[in-house]
Amino acid sequence: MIIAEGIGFAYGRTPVLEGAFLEGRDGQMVGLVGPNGSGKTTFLRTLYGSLRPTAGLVTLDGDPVARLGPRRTARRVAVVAQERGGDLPVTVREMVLLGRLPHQGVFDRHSPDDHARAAAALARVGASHLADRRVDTLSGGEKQRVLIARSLTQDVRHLLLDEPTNHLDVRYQHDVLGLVAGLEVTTVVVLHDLNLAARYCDHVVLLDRGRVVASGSPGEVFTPATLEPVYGIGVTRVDVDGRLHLVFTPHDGPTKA
Ligand SMILES: Nc1ncnc2c1ncn2[C@@H]1O[C@H](COP(=O)(O)OP(=O)(O)OP(=O)(O)O)[C@@H](O)[C@H]1O
Repeated sequence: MIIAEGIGFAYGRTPVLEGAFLEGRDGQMVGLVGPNGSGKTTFLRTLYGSLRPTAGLVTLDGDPVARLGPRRTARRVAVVAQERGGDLPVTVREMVLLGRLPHQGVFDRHSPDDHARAAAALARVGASHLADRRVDTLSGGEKQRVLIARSLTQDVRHLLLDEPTNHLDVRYQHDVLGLVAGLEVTTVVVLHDLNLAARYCDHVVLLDRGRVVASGSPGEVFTPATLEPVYGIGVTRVDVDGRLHLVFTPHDGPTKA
């Protein structure tokens, strides 16, 4: 369970988060959505102690993150941050094995169990064939899958993902989020694509200029009345095979069709 209450943060003197909150119950997938610059990545980083909030409290299963320290946090939370860690001159297998580090002693070598977990994680994201490739030669989508495999290898109860569908083609966007939704972990995921959030998230938190302006099920939050003032675009809800879909229509500007 992840609980964040009253989170404030400022870069220098510029406040970026004010009173932000979320609650990820066991096994839930919480979507963090909002326009560019609304504070999603900043909020996510406070959840795993990469940024220390200026106000408020984040707890993981009841323990304040600020007191856990990096190693104990890494035993509880796996993070797939944006555009990070994908350019090391190591093989995919080595990169995925890094997920085992928080569970090893300083001088430990990878055990057969570590290797088995890494191989299973690669298979799970459809990337077994990449195991011997160097990470810095992969495409954006391949890298993203490898980073997700690494987080699976970390064997944790909480998963934090910053735009994990970036670089993924339409099928893999669904494959990856479907996979994550099926894991028995508590997930907080930053997503730009509100239709993906509607499909896979149990709960969504909408940020606008550093404040939570709505929090609830996708059906509750994703209404024209809530979204239109935040994004400045027309929103229509449609039902496709019994599922909520959103169609966006710019208020003005040129169109091709
Ligand atoms: N290291 C930093 N120093 C100063 N300002 C920053 C820094 N990182 C982010 N900001 C600013 O903080 C605000 C929130 O940024 P953040 O990256 O959290 O938003 P976001 O919602 O994740 O944006 P996006 O959807 O564009 O990725 C933005 O105005 C951004 O310019």
